[in-house]
Amino acid sequence: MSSRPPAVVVRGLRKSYGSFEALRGVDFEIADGETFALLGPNGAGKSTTIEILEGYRDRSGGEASVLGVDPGKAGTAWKARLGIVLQSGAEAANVTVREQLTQFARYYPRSRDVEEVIAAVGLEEKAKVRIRNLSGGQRRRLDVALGVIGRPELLFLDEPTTGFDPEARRQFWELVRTLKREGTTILLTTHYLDEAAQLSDRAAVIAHGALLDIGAVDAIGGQAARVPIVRWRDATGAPHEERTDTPGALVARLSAEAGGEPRDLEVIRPSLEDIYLGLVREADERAATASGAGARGAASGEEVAA
Ligand SMILES: Nc1ncnc2c1ncn2[C@@H]1O[C@H](COP(=O)(O)OP(=O)(O)OP(=O)(O)O)[C@@H](O)[C@H]1O
Repeated sequence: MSSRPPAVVVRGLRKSYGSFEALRGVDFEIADGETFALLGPNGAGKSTTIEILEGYRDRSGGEASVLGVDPGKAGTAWKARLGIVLQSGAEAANVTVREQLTQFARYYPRSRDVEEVIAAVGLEEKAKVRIRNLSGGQRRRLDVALGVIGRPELLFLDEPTTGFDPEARRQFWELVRTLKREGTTILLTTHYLDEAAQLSDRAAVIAHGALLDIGAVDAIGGQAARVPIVRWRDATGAPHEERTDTPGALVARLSAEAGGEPRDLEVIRPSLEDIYLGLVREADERAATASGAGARGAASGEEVAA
């Protein structure tokens, strides 16, 4: 990470679609050279956030700065410094993979070598194939190739590996690591929590248009959420579960009591996915309670805050 100013600064970001508040005041920063994951369930507000930062969508309130520029007022020179892989890819064109990439490469002053990019996304055998004849996963790889061809300073990856087979996903992770080594700042959204854990330095979890947590990927959810879980069955077959910071000591005690290996013993360290699911579940419960209170308030004729 460098001492250069943050690549992205978002303060109190708001977006309303009519009376629906998709973003309710979101704050985060992405350091220069950092890989940052924006995580959240369907409809949380991830794409809305990304599209505001890309300059594709107006915000309703708050501040945003991307590479030092307000995305709502930025021009084409700024846009050339970004790489964008949208959630829905480009239209299936009648040109070949190589032709499309060659054409896009011309738009950028410092574009990457077309053959190098084709190889990096594993499309060597499809370079001469027309885009409309690619499979869904191959087309997604082309979207990624188009996003990186201009050697962007900041790369937006909105669910980049949807439709990838497991091997393609690993290959994509390597590409991201290479871009990161070269100093590219990356904003990633993904529903694959292992992908976020593998690639990102920091992550934010968003639900119902608000940030639930933000921090290093190995600190999200707080220390308590990371305490290991020990599961086993006793002599009668009854299941037990205990959370402990010292699972080794517990297992030693259980082994001594059982006079051997405890039955069905498991020691589980909560994954980013487990922690994420816990955070989102709590947020859903809070939202349900709030809307229940709202409905009760409305029924009794009380004024209810939006
Ligand atoms: N143009 C629009 N008009 C009205 N509502 C919209 C519009 N675009 C998005 N929304 C709503 O805003 C909310 C946030 O949508 P957004 O696409 O940002 O979610 P997301 O976190 O990217 O979800 P996903 O994981 O499904 O891609 C959703 O409830 C969605 O229905």
